[in-house]
Amino acid sequence: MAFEFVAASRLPTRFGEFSIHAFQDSESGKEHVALTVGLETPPGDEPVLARIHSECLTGDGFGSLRCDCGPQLEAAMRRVSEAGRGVILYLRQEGRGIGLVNKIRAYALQDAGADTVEANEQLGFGADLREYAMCEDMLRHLGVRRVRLLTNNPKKVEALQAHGIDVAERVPLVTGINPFNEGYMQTKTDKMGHMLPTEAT
Ligand SMILES: Nc1nc2c(ncn2[C@@H]2O[C@H](COP(=O)(O)OP(=O)(O)OP(=O)(O)O)[C@@H](O)[C@H]2O)c(=O)[nH]1
Ligand SMILES: [Zn+2]
Repeated sequence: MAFEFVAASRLPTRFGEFSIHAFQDSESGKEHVALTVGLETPPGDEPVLARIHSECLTGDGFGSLRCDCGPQLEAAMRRVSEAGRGVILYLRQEGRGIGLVNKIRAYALQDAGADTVEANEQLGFGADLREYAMCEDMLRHLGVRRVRLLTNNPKKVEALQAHGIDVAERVPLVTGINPFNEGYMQTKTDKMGHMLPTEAT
């Protein structure tokens, strides 16, 4: 798979003015987008503030409190806008790669007592099916070689580095913890290696 740049436009948002860049894999038709600020001048070896965000329709679009995705996306957009330079790759790998319908199936199992990892396993999936190869194509097109990565997930740092992206720094992105997602956040710490504070803030 090779993700190719297709088109870019201005994207004024309530967090500031971004550019949106659309990418597509010609074989599968799969689509991803990048939001950028201040990358008209190539950054060279300067580390660029970056967020690799996986699609979460329920959290990003509907304001779901079952996860922390919506507040993380908003915080990332605000921070990139304030920094005056940065990139957000919005990857269309919903539900850690199992897709929207299967994520709702997993939510139903969680409503019946399973945690996020157990629910995926009961459906016959691994805990996390995401991959990050497309980040290499997308960041290369944008002229970004080094990043300061907004994430709490050390596996994401390792995955990016394995794809040739130099992660100069991991920048924590802890926000959106609420009474409905305490279990979800705890499972990320206990079973998925995420670096999150033990006390909700
Ligand atoms: N399968 C499944 N996916 C979920 C569930 N809740 C959220 N997701 C998906 O998880 C993805 C976000 O992953 P997270 O593990 O929250 O965070 P991360 O991207 O690994 O790490 P950060 O960079 O720290 O945010 C999105 O694609 C969501 O749609 C769930 O209960 N089951
Ligand atoms: Zn979410």
